[in-house]
Amino acid sequence: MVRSFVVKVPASSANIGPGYDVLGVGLALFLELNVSIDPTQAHLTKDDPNNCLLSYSEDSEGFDSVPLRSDANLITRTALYVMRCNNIRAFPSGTKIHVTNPIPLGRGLGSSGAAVVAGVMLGNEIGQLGFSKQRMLDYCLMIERHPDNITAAMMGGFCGSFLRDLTPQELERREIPLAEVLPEPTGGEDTGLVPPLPPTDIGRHVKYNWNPKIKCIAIIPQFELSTADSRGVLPKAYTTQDLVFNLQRLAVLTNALTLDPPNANLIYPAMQDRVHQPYRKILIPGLTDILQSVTPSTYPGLLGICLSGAGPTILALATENFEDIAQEIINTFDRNNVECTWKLLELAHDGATVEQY
Ligand SMILES: Nc1ncnc2c1ncn2[C@@H]1O[C@H](COP(=O)(O)OP(=O)(O)O)[C@@H](O)[C@H]1O
Ligand SMILES: N[C@@H](CCOP(=O)(O)O)C(=O)O
Repeated sequence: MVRSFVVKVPASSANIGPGYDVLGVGLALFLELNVSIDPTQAHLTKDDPNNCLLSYSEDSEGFDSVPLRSDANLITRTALYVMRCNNIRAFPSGTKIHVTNPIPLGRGLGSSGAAVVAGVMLGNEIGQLGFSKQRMLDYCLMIERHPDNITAAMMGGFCGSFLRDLTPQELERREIPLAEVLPEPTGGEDTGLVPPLPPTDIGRHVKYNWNPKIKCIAIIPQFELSTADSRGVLPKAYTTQDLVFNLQRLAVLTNALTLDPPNANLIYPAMQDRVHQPYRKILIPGLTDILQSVTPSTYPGLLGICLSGAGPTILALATENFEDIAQEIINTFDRNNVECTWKLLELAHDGATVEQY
C-alpha cells in the first residue's frame, strides 16, 4: 500500500526584542515536505543508507548547499533520531521526500527550528507513533535547546515558552552531546545506537493573542549568520539593571501586542532590549543605526523594531506604510554594503500540520 502525506512547518521570528529565548511568532512562510512511501519503488531508495530518496525543489533555499543523504540532512537526521528512540532503525523502503523550502537559512527566521520540527513530525508519521505536539516538542528540544523558535513553529501564533527544571537523572539524558542524539553520517553503517528517550514536558508554553492588524515586515540581509556564532558573542552574566530592563518590557509587550488599536507609544519602547541586541551589533553592520533610524514618529504605522532571532534579519511590526519602512531599513543596510530582500508576513496561527492524501 502507498502512503502519502504533507508536513508543513512555519518560519518563526524569536525574541521580539526583550524576550530572548522566550518569545516567538510563527510566520506564514512554510517549509513543506511531500512524503510518499511506496514499497514497489524500493529500487529508487537503495543507494541511501536509510532507504530514503530526498530532493529539494530548485527554488528552495539551501537547494545548492543542504546534504541529501538521510544521515546528513537535518530534517531526516532528526526523523531518524525520533524513529531510533522508538526502535525503528530506518525509513521504510521506497520512502521519497520532496522538500520545498522558502525559509532563508542562517538569517534569524527559524530555518533550523522549522527543519527540526518537520523532522520530528516526519519521524512520528513514518513510525505511526501517535505523539501529541507537546511530546514532539520534547524531541525537538533535545536538538534545538532554546524553546522560542521551536514552540512558535510547532504551535503557531505568538508564544511564550520556558524549559522546566530537570531532575538529575533527566539532566543526564538532556546533557547527551548532540552527536549522540542525531545519527552522524556513518558511510552507510548503522551503529545500532539507541538514543535515550527525551524527558517528558521539557518545554512549557502559552499562546498569547495577537492583534491581527499587526503585520510582520522581515528585512533579510543577503548574508548568513549561524545562530551558534550569534549566541557565542553573548555574555555569561548580566547586571540586575539590564535584566530588570528586559523583564519590565517583556511583561508589557506580551499584552500590548493584543490591544486594539495597537499603541506605538507602548509597543516601540517595550521592544527595546539589553540582553542580546547590543552584543550582536558587532556581527551585523549597521544594526545600531537601523534600530534608531525608523521610529513611529518618522514612519506612521510602525509599532516596533528588533532583531529577528539571532539575526541578521530585522523584524519591524507595523499596521501600514510597509514598503517605506522596509525601504528605509534596506537603504541603511545598503550604506553598510549589505544587500537585502524583504517580505511582508502574517502570523501562522496553526503551527505545524500534517495532511494525509
Ligand atoms: N530546510 C532545511 N533542510 C536542511 N537543513 C536545514 C534546513 N533549514 C536549516 N537547515 C540547517 O540549519 C542551518 C541554519 O541554522 P541556524 O544557524 O540556526 O539559522 P536559522 O536562524 O536560519 O535557524 C543551515 O545552515 C542548515 O545546516
Ligand atoms: N533566542 C534565540 C533565537 C534564535 O533564532 P534563529 O531564528 O536565529 O535560529 C537566539 O536569539 O539566539
